[in-house]
Amino acid sequence: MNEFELIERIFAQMQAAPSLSNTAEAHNIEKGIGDDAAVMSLPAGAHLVSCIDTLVQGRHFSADWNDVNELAFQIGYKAVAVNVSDIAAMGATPHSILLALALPERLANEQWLTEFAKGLFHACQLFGITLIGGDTTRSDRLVLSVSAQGLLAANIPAVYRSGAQVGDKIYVSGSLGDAAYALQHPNTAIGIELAHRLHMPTPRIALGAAVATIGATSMIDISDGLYQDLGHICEQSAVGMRIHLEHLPTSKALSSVGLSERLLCQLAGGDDYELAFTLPAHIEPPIDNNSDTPVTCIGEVIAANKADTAKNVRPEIFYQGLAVTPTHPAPFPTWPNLTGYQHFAG
Ligand SMILES: Nc1ncnc2c1ncn2[C@@H]1O[C@H](COP(=O)(O)OP(=O)(O)O)[C@@H](O)[C@H]1O
Ligand SMILES: Cc1ncc(C[n+]2csc(CCOP(=O)(O)OP(=O)(O)O)c2C)c(N)n1
Ligand SMILES: [Mg+2]
Repeated sequence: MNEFELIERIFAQMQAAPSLSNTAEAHNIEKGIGDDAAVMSLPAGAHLVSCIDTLVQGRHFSADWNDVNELAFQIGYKAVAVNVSDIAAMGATPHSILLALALPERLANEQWLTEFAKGLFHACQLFGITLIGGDTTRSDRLVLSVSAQGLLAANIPAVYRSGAQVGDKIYVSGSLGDAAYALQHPNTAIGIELAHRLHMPTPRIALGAAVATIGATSMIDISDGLYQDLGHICEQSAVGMRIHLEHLPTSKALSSVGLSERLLCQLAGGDDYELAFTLPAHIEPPIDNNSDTPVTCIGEVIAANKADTAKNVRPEIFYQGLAVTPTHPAPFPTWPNLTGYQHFAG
């Protein structure tokens, strides 16, 4: 059996699980895997929301072959989760994915592919989506591109990065900085405790849909770091922001890390896959005490500083009521680089 037959067999087996085939049926997928392209019918008036993200060995996960072997399940899961997070950040409900797999020969074996497929289909099941097709090529390193489709009901507007208004309050879901800390300290007790936040992020699907329904003015998912990603909302909405560092939501595990290092992970670490959104001050955020998705107000939208050009607007940050600036960097010992993750930096 060659690699392609192996992949086909493993994927077909997993796809046949009753819960996944039920989802495919519920999603009106007329043709999934097996033809030149997939075909689905959409509910009347629904909006189709599409995105794509690529994970590259050595950039989005460890280059080390031992790690890639050990993390097969998590890599499959995360490739789906990061795309679902983008769909959630529009306020849409995820529907289906396509997978382009550039596969090194050494991973084209039953054991690795089975674990990888288990992670991928686990995510599909958890997020209620169907794999409707893909493409497989041979490659020197593992590269995964997943494109996702989501749906928005006819009467629900998608939430863009461009709608934040002066006076809105800024919220984030969950806690920040956990994944970055786990990446930087993989062998410490705290890093090990937080490893699941790096390898298996939780896209906030229900929250994204809920805030779209109640009138969020802007939203983004935090992949590159809070500071950079809120900067995208500032740029596209032509506003400024004030962020209060003492309000950044912090997990119990991360709260024992020194303040300066913790805040750096939270502002500029990335890999959080939490949602950041803005709501007019009179709209209460969906805080559900029974849910495991806390929502925290971290600041407010202000007028853009006239001196900033549209491309360099970044949030202003405050600590205990005082502006944190290069000349008064407290609580940082010196003014830190808050840029966040950039593929072509340096
Ligand atoms: N190679 C590309 N071709 C076309 N559009 C792109 C490309 N790379 C990024 N984009 C678009 O630029 C925008 C920002 O992309 P990105 O920073 O990757 O967003 P995100 O963090 O949500 O994945 C998105 O609308 C994305 O579709
Ligand atoms: C081995 C390794 N190095 C670095 C990182 C950190 N990291 C890599 S990409 C990235 C940002 C998110 O990826 P990107 O491709 O920018 O996603 P997008 O913003 O397009 O959703 C981060 C924080 C990591 N997760 N693993
Ligand atoms: Mg992207």
